[in-house]
Amino acid sequence: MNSKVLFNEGKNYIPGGVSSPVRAFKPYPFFVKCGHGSKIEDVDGNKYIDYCLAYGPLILGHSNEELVKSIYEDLKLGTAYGAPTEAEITLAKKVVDRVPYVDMIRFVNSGTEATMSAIRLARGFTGRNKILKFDGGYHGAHDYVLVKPGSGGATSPDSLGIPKDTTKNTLSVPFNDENILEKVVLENKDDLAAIIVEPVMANIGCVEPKVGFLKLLRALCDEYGIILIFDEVITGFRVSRGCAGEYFGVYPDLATFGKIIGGGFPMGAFGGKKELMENIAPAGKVYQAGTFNGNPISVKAGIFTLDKLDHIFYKSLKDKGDFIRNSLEEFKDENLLNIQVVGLASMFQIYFNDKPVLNYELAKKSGTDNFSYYFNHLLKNGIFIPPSQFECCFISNTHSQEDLEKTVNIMGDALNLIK
Ligand SMILES: Cc1ncc(COP(=O)(O)O)c(C=O)c1O
Ligand SMILES: NCC(=O)CCC(=O)O
Repeated sequence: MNSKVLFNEGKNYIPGGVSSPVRAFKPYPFFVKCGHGSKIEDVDGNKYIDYCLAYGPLILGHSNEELVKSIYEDLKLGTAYGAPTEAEITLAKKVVDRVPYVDMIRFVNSGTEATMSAIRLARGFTGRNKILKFDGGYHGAHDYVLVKPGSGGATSPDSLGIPKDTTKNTLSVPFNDENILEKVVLENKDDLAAIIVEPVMANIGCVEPKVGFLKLLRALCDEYGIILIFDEVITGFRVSRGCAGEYFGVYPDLATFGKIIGGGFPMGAFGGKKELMENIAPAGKVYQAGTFNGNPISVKAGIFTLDKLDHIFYKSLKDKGDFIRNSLEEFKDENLLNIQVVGLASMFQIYFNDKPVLNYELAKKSGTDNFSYYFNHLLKNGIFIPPSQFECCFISNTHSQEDLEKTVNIMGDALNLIK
């Protein structure tokens, strides 16, 4: 069956025909047959160079041969036990070793569970109720954080089914705006348990913090006894070996992880200072549990993946990111285009905007019609990026120079047609 037929069939059994709203695009999404290295192939026989990479986890590309072989051996030993394994300790140690602000870690199943649990821990530890997030920050699909969310929430905000009582304790302010931030923190300091932030706002495209912004967060949290949570579900093991806190030189109290830490299998995690983490059950009184927590297959894939990520790996990935960003910048200058090329390390995006994009409001003012045209032109020519302006593109170590050159040429064609 081809993608069109599958989509029409799927819609009868699966709401919208997809298992997550971000996967739907018009007229219908392609259905995947397989992925190898930098390429993903659909059931219609098309092959795409993939910059979605499952929304970030696949830093080693699709179906890394060595990983698949070793997981195949692991599968023979069982897929879940409901009892601890040595591999969990091995992975925990690897994270603690790499990430300077993580002393202890709990493995869960998704980024959503990670942020939900980290917020509970911050509330349990401080005895306070409120949390502060940033407009366009996406921290998963649970009730507390679906307030002005980015990602799919940017196009369908205000989900039904969330009681106002649940979100009355969630404050949201613009990213990169020191004045509003300080004002809101001051007004709420006595009941503010946590500030949760994506150190790079990767669910509104890709917006970096202004110099000093994360430091200000750290200082405010220190002054008023607020827990600083970096949501590193995207930036964790993506921007550097020691994650975004190391990259920017600002350490949070807690960090949440997902995507790369599971090596392409479902996993999330949260970790941080020992004095905080020791409050997690059964060591402490903040409850957190899960049938598949620390799943042996995800944990083994995580270990395999982290073992590949040394400084040379990140340097090579950054070079690939620089190639794409620099080529697009040159193209922009030569053709006098009104676009913004953004990103860092192996993350990139463009905005159809003549002004720098510092926050969600400005991201929303970018030309989303142009973005749709750009996405479709790329897709028609064998390049797959996430189908929304409010997502980020990712590069793996399997993206070859040939892939990158082909990509920037096709991107250039699309931009010229839009001009
Ligand atoms: C920054 C961030 N936090 C949390 C999540 C939620 O992770 P998951 O989709 O694994 O629940 C995402 C997912 O995209 C994310 O980008
Ligand atoms: N940046 C948003 C996501 O990665 C979400 C993926 C999904 O729900 O499929």
